[in-house]
Amino acid sequence: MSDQPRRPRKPGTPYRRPRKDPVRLLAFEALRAVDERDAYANLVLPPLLRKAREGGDFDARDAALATELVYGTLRRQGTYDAIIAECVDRPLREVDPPVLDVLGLGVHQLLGTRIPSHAAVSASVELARVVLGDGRAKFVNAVLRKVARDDLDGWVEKVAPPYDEDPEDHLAVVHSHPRWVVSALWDSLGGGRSGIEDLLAADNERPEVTLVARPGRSTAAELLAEDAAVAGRWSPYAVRLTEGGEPGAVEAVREGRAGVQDEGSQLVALAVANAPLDGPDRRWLDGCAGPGGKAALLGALAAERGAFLLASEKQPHRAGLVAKALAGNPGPYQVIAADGTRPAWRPGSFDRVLVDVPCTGLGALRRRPEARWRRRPADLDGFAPLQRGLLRGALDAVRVGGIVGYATCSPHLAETRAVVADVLKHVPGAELIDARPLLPGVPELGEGPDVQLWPHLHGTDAMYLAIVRRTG
Ligand SMILES: C[S@@+](CC[C@H](N)C(=O)[O-])C[C@H]1O[C@@H](n2cnc3c(N)ncnc32)[C@H](O)[C@@H]1O
Repeated sequence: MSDQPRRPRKPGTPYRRPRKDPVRLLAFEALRAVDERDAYANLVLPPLLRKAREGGDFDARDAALATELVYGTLRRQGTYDAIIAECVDRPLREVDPPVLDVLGLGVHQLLGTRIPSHAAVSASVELARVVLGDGRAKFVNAVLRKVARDDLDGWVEKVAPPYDEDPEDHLAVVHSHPRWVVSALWDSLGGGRSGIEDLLAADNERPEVTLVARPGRSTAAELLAEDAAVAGRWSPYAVRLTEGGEPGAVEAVREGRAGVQDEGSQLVALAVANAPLDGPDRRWLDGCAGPGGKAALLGALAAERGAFLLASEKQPHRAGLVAKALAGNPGPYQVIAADGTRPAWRPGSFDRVLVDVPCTGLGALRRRPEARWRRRPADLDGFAPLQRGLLRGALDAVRVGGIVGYATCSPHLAETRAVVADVLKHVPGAELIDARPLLPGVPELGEGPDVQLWPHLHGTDAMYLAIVRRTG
């Protein structure tokens, strides 16, 4: 067998073996999985990072850079695609997806990080040589050299339509959100330009890791002993790890006495637990419990009051996660796999019910960098009957005088107010109560009676909550 390459090289182009850069290779691999397999970055990345670290050629800084490259490239995809489109001579849909991924990673290094331009271009071209081959590496080189001629502000000025001509399109390009999402968020938020700009910018920030100290099992004081830990803003059980932190390294989290939970999610569970009731307060239901964050907090709060929690979830494997989240709960509880639209319990058998329904997740874009590009307006129609069915099921499950909390991690009006108004129109004997006093000290909750949280105002996911009392 010969060592010679099969095709003779042109004189003057000495063969150079592409250099492998484990960080960028891993980032590329993660982006391909997100693109090809519809995988979630927050699920794909951790095992890839673990494997790389176990392999020994990856340290904590490499892991941080790979994470930043993947999340940044996905979040900023809308802006970067508009810039790349200016630098290639054909429509983007005619550029192969793996090439677009290498270009996206390169543009993020050039315009979204402090990596020097020459290093960003040469690292991207090396990556292209490894994963795409020499020919396409030349294309990547040519495109990135054009991109490197300006900074992000300069590019945005060139590629975004002026705000006065088309505000939603302008914001979509500048803040990297699909136009229909900008429009939906703005409809829900209301107000002028500055509010929506702040919200869209907050969606592009990395959220802090927030822990919950499950009452009766841990305390905020215990969690505050962790490095760079500060108290939550609104929930007495919340502790924020301001430098990212490693929740798995926290003993109380490992033992299930504490968990990772956005503060908005904690506030929803607390409001449901504290809503005023007439009569007994003994039986609580979480009708959409998987994976169990709110159920674990509700279970601990129920235990303090001597109440029983039934945590129900349709998907058996997710019911398993709920059982794990509730393991060790100090009070009585049961976890079942059941469909909340065809209840496995007698009507009127609960005093408090939470239904945190499946939704588009448009309120959690900070955590799911790819979600905004994957969601379609048609998804709303897909969720609508289920959301209504689950709220009807919850109203059926609660006794007269009891309360139901309807929650979503989307602020889209079609998933929030429209569902509640529609269901209440057809269910006699149910009234909305003011949820705002149930979130004491939390400002800017809107005109009520329901509550909408926002990342830019509250530092939480954009959770929605309506509280309904059964009156007859
Ligand atoms: C938004 S998640 C709930 C999150 C959960 N409350 C928490 O804090 O961890 C919605 C859950 O509802 C479940 N679900 C979907 N359809 C359902 C149904 N018909 N009955 C009960 N649960 C359902 C989904 O599998 C999903 O786990």
